[in-house]
Amino acid sequence: MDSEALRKFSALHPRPAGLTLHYGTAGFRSAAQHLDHVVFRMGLLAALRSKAVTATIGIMVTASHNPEEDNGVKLVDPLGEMLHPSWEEYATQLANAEEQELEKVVTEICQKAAVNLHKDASVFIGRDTRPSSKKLSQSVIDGIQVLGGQYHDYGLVTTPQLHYMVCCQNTQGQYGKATLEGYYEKLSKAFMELIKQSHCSGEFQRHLKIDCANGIGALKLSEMKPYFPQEVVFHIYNDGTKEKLNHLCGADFVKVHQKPPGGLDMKPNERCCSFDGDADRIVYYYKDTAGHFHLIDGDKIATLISIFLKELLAKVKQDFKMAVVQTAYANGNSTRYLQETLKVPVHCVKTGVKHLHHKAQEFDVGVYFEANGHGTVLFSKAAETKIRQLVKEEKDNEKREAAKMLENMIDLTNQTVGDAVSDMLVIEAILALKGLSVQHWDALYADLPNRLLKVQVADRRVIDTTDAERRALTPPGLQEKIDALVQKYRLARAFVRPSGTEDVVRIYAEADTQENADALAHEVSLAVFHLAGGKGAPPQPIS
Ligand SMILES: CC(=O)N[C@H]1[C@@H](OP(=O)(O)O)O[C@H](CO)[C@@H](O)[C@@H]1O
Ligand SMILES: [Mg+2]
Repeated sequence: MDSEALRKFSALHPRPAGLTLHYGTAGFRSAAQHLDHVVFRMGLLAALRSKAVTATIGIMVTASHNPEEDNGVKLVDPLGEMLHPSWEEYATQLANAEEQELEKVVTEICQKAAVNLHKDASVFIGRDTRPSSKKLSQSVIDGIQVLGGQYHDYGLVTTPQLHYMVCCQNTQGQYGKATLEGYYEKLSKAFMELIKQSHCSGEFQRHLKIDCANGIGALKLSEMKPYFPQEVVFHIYNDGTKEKLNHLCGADFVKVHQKPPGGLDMKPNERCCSFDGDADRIVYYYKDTAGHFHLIDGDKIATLISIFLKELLAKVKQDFKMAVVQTAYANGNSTRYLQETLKVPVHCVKTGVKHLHHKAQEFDVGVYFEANGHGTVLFSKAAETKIRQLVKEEKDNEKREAAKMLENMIDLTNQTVGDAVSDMLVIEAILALKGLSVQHWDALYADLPNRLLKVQVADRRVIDTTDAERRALTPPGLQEKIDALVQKYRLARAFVRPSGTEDVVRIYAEADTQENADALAHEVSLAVFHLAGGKGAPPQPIS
């Protein structure tokens, strides 16, 4: 290690005194002005990780759906997965080390993780459209170079595009070409081939209005347009030319507020969707003729995809194991529909994509979605090989056609992480193939009314949870109180957990009516406030 260079460069990226940050659910996130030292040090860590696993590592500068003033950084592992949990601790140690301790901490990580510093390092970098992202990604480069690493800066890309690049690079192109053209070509080809198999009349509505949250999704969708024929019409709204990133728009805003984004004029029954700020989440929605807003969230996306895949799997007659992975935030009626009507096994895991992804890998076909619209489908290597073989060799027409659709689905879904662009194409293809309108899709089941709240407490770590975060172990008495409150309502469920991305405790409640869901959420938020050290004024009832 070049100690001199490390000292010199870390002095250029000083750590503000007293600032402690943790590598959370989605890497580091904070106000952008607090992050320069963190991204520099994550450049160091990416180089170390690359040396440790002898592969290219990704590093993405983004704070997703957070306000424009925030930023963040996360690392991408060799096959495009999230950074391995065993390294999250190193990330936190490095980010919080005193400047004069930095070399020592790097050396310790090398010892613990058996990193040979003499090895080569290769890092791919991407960033979102935040004003602070360019400078922060320069600091990432400083970190990589201090440890003698090579880098390729992809500049402005969506988070899932960076995951894709890393996977392509480390599979020597088997997953695709590690360029933006490679990504656009792969997705558009799979989409067009799928659509070709549609037996619907040409009448089908290909128009889709897309709210891009004033973020990177708008740029990348525009770049992708030439890859599609003219009949596929994507209308881009909130493209970042007029308004602020994520302000009153985007997938998170639509999901949390259960209302349409600003900046998108919605006519009755028009199919619309929203991406989040780094385009790894998507939700759909429409307004009916009476003017009512209907949200189609990640749970309903998972349901639509599961219906489609289950039919195809039945046709190819292979013994593939399929399952859906959700979190505690999944609407109770989605879980019921999947289990009881569709008869697909459902698993519940902790919040955070890495948990869902990991669980989904256990199946031949693992569909995973968070209710907020982050998700994808994973196919096991064995299933993929078998499907590709059936496409080439199967004599039975129906079986071969079904295998062909599955093959295109494999190529269309981002196998590394949830991807708004790829998910949108998957959904559009399924709707076209099944001749389904957005209303038909919405009518699969009715969501239970629900409410998501947050409460500020002195230290959110006083809440410890179990059973995939559905029950609180501490503070004492909290779970008993929640149980008693839930008892008061029909079809009710509620749970609380500390957020991994914000300094808040999240409260979720659902019940038979919106009034009851709101009342239950409020009562639970009061319990949290009183039993878990609430800060400021007690929560007010929802008006
Ligand atoms: C209720 C909710 O939507 N939580 C989100 C949010 O995590 P929290 O740990 O709840 O802050 O951000 C994560 C990262 O984007 C996402 O994976 C997760 O689903
Ligand atoms: Mg995101």
